Amino acid sequence: MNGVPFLKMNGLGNQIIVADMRGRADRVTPAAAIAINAAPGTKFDQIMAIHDPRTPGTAHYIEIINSDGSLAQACGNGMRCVVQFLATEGEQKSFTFETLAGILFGEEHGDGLITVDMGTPKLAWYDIPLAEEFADTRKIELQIGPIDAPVLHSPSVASMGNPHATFWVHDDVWTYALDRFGPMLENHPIFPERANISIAQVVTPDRIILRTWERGAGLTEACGTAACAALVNGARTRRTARKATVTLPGGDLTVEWRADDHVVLTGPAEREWTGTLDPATGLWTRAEEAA
Ligand SMILES: N[C@@H](CCC[C@H](N)C(=O)O)C(=O)O
Repeated sequence: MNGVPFLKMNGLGNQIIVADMRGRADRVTPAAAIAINAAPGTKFDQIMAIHDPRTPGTAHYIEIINSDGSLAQACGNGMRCVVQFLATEGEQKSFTFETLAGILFGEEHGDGLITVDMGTPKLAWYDIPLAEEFADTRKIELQIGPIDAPVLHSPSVASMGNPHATFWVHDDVWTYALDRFGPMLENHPIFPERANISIAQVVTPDRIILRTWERGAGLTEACGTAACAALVNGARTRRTARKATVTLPGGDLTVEWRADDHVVLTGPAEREWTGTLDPATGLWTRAEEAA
């Protein structure tokens, strides 16, 4: 096997595999991603494949692969894991990356927390994208459940490089069957590129409780870009301030929509175990098993 070293990590329980593809011309194939996820012991939400840079001025190109093999443009928790992975290699603690969403910056602080500048949100219907025109994406016509008593309705939608819908609720987010509604909404025809689906409860203007069904990965313990989209959607609908703590099943993130329009995400990243994988087939070995 022409093995790629990887580190299993998590960002607040969002299960991440960081694969070191530097110096290689090949990629982690969709089939490999599906096989890795199906194997006992390696269930994950995203693979963050670190490649050599494609654009001058950036240090790394990061390819983000969901557990269903699809590509994602952005991944907030995964980017924190990548920053942590690289920061342990030497003295450098801040990095410039390229992803399908554009150029991003990440930095590890002395306290172990990591901040990632996730770029600017896109709010026009065609940028999210939606299948039909909506002049105002703060509240679009979309509902699930009985027509006269919808369970979830009128989400705010935004792109953080990847598409997000934020459904606002007043009661406990755990009372909603997101495992049932998530797949239907992810694949709703209004979202031509599918979407990440979140349920958000604003507790105070500086605290949101959030659960997310991720496009291409399903229910997750945390989704960083969903937290960013919820804060942006909260601020522009006057539900929240421009900075808030977002509480996810896996823990808290701090999100700020700065005056320069950039959305900045801060939180932890945790290392678990290492191994080697074949990027073509997904066959993998844990380091201690190989030794
Ligand atoms: N876990 C991520 C989001 C990953 C990408 C998403 N599933 C998509 O397809 O857009 C995060 O922390 O942002």
